[in-house]
Amino acid sequence: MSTFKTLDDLDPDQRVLVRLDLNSPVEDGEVQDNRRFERHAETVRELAEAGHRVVLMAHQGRPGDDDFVSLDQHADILAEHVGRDVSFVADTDGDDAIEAIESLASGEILLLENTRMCEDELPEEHPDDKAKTEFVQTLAPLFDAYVNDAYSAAHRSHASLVGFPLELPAYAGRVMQTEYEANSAIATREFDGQVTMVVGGTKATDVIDVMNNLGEKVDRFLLGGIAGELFLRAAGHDVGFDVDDADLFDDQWEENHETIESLIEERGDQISLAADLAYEGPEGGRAEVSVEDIDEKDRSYLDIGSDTVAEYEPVIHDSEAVFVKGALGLFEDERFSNGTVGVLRAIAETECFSVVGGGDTSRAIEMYGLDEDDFGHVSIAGGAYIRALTGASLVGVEVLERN
Ligand SMILES: Nc1ncnc2c1ncn2[C@@H]1O[C@H](COP(=O)(O)OP(=O)(O)OP(=O)(O)O)[C@@H](O)[C@H]1O
Ligand SMILES: O=C(O)[C@H](O)COP(=O)(O)O
Repeated sequence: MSTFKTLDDLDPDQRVLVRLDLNSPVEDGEVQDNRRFERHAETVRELAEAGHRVVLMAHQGRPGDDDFVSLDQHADILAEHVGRDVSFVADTDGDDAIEAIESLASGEILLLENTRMCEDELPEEHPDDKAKTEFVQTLAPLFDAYVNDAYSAAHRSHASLVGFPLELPAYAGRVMQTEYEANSAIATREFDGQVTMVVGGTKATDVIDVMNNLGEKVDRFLLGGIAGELFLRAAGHDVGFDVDDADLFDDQWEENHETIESLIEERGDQISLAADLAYEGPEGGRAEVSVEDIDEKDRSYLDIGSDTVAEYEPVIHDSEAVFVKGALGLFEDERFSNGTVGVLRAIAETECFSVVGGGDTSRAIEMYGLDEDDFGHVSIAGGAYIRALTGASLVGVEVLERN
């Protein structure tokens, strides 16, 4: 269990500085609404309704990238979810920001500019050094309390995440609390029955690391996606190679093949690999082939096949807990959604404890009309979820606990 303070411990009528994670996809300059807004809105609404003065910080993108943009659109999207006005100031810690903070009334909400536009924010340094930056030293005296709700950014030792909690009484927001508890469950909880982990997606290196760390905690790994193909390659099949323009496999193979080979050797009986795969057939439809019949490295496979889905479903139905990291196929294309959706549907039908993680993978839930309430927890974290699964600590959480 966590040992940080929560909103339940906050004194009334506070000037609160709150760190959210509103980092979102940006398409043609337009910020896309997503689960992060909806989730953080609950924390923000609770604080505003309680009559606190609420000042929000968040980041968007990384300097130099196309999605490194201002947070002005984020303020509007968040306001829709909170059901209250969210004003925005295009400044992080200068005079405009200070004036806007000081003129805030009880129950009002203000969003500051992208924290990564402040030069003190980014270099990853020790929390004690981040606390000494001008950014933190300028803003902290304007507040009574700091709330960190940005679980999904808590693996970053950035000023807005680790500096302020050393200067102000610090509390976990509702998203921080919920994410922390659910995502740490695999490392901290004992389950009576079978624990299953569904492993897929494109970042094979990350998930292979998780498998390597969780072998004792997980009874069955069900594989798909890029990681699944790399395991099939290690088992001697002609899949998991870059063909056409793909660059998903060969580099990750170089980096991971020794770990994959030792995992197959040591934990082969815990690991289920696809028996068949799907690809784009000559007429443009979905075609399937048994893995045993593949004898040429000549095409890209985009989903696990129907026989594999039929093998994976009963494993899920028999599980006490299921953790998902990564999609089993290119589910954004309906032709290749069967694997991911089949497995998610099986989880939704089962009374197990479940966590679905990964920003991309969890999008399949609404895309295919599944009900989020049928899952134990749908995480809004990417890198932080991976770290939590391996039992690694998150610096943003450590600092909250230290406070
Ligand atoms: N065989 C495949 N070929 C191409 N893409 C695939 C394949 N299998 C899965 N994917 C892609 O994997 C993606 C999801 O996994 P990914 O590792 O990118 O992230 P995630 O864990 O969901 O999210 P995050 O980005 O937050 O870590 C999906 O967008 C899906 O299209
Ligand atoms: O979107 C995320 O996963 C977090 O906001 C962290 O973003 P970063 O990887 O750019 O630090």
